[in-house]
Amino acid sequence: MVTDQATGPDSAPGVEVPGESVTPEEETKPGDSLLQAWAEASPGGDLCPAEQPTAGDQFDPHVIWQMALSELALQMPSATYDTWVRDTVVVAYEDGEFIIGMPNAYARDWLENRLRHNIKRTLSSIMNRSVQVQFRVCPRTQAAEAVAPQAPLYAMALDEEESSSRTPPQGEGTEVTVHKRLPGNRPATGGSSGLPPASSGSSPRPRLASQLNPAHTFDTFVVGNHNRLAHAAALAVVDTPGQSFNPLFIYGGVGLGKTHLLNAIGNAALERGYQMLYCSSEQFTNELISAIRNQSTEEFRNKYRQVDILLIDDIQFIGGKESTQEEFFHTFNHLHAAGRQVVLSSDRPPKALATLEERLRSRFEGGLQADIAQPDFETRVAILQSKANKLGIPVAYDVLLLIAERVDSNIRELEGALNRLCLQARLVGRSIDLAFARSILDDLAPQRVACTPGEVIRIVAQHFNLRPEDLTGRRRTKDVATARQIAMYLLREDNGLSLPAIGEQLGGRDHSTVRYGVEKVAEDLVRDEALRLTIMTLRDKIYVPMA
Ligand SMILES: Nc1ncnc2c1ncn2[C@@H]1O[C@H](COP(=O)(O)OP(=O)(O)OP(=O)(O)O)[C@@H](O)[C@H]1O
Repeated sequence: MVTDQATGPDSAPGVEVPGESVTPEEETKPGDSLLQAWAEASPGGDLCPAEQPTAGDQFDPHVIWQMALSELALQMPSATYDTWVRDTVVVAYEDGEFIIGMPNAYARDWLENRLRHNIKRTLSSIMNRSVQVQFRVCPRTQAAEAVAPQAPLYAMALDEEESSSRTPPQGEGTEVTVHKRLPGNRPATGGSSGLPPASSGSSPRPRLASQLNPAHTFDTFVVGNHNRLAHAAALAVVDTPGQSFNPLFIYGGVGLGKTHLLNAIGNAALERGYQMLYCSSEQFTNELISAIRNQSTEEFRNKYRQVDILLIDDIQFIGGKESTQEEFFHTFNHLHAAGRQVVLSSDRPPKALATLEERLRSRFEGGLQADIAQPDFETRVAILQSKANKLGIPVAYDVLLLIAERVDSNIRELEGALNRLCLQARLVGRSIDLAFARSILDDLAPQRVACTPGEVIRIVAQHFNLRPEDLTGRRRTKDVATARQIAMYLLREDNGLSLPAIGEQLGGRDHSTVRYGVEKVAEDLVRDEALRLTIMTLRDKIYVPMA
């Protein structure tokens, strides 16, 4: 069945599309709609009114940055994107160099060290030519100017900084957000739950900036069989915090909606006047380190222990971090004993968190574990329909079917494909029909394959300033052994070689040596952030478009 707009047939049985009849005029939440940003960045609705815009010609750097953001969102976990990338702005574009602004020095260093390569590559690919990138801490007024008119998000966050700077103490550590009550909401005295106030006495609790994504609410969350339990549990948690399922442990693969659901709980909790705190486990760790360094652990503890609802995203990353686990254990116990709600998300269930202390694992298993699986075809279509409605862009129903058919990995990619399609249509000024969608989807998602084993060995060796012969030879110094094990891991995981075949590629090594190397890297990856980054960087080079 083909319809003109993204208003195909009724939702498939079992799929609940949020009840929204969105018109193009409806207000779009910051950061939610790429095209909204586009439209606002281009008065009159056109990027370059005089001619069809091309990204290397006359262009608006804000729009290019919005496109880059949508690409970058696809490349990393949501919590990482929301923490480090979402609030960045283009401060200027000069002589082939994008100057990107962010709120503090810590964020600047983080982006510089970990994402420079990806950001540069993403911008260069959009611009179709090589560009340079510079990161700069952006003072409040400059950010507000830079961000106007297209993306009020960062400016909004800055506006909320009255009582607390987003800049962590001495430029280090990250701020973790305790959300304020919204004006007009009832006070945080609990609701139907009977949850007592999180802090007694009359002194107001801190009012800090919000890191929640306001677009990620229950209203925008499509419910299907893949996420029904997690969704129901999330609703129950907001209705009766601390009483229904405590902790609620939501787990599932990349890009399937865990962060969205945590944000939905957070946004609903704010509306109901609860004191809540949302952060990633990485932020928890960073702030703990910063507190230890600045001798402010008391403050750190007060902040985490006074909330009604604590939401921690990507809890798997505390695995192997002893002090963080210790601190989190006590935080958890404190909140739990006081009847406060804890909600955690993870990429796997507690029992599969190999480097988690047993006492934490048993606590995580003590509430409700709800998984989010891959959505089925009908749900993917329903999600696309909901996103297209929200964008306010007419997308033919058969195009939505095509995208849902092509992209079955996760919802982030699904959304990314739709966003890209809409942007490309806007760029060339045409409507989105099936033929156009096919051509763009073919182009946008070229199949990538790992290069040959010999190339992998060369790339790994080069990364470590070694020669391929060092990896295939007998030397066993630490740097050579590490590089060799990483090569083993990549040859196994990405090239799919058997253990004996890898041994052969690496100078005739025994398969048990190879197994040890592969398993060691896999284990280290769980807790070693630097190693994860190395593997990510290597994979960028190893994967090439399929011929
Ligand atoms: N059920 C859903 N309805 C509507 N949008 C969804 C749904 N599930 C996920 N999404 C969207 O898909 C994108 C990715 O979801 P999200 O960031 O929550 O994934 P995640 O599971 O936290 O991934 P990661 O583990 O990588 O952080 C978001 O833009 C989110 O809004």
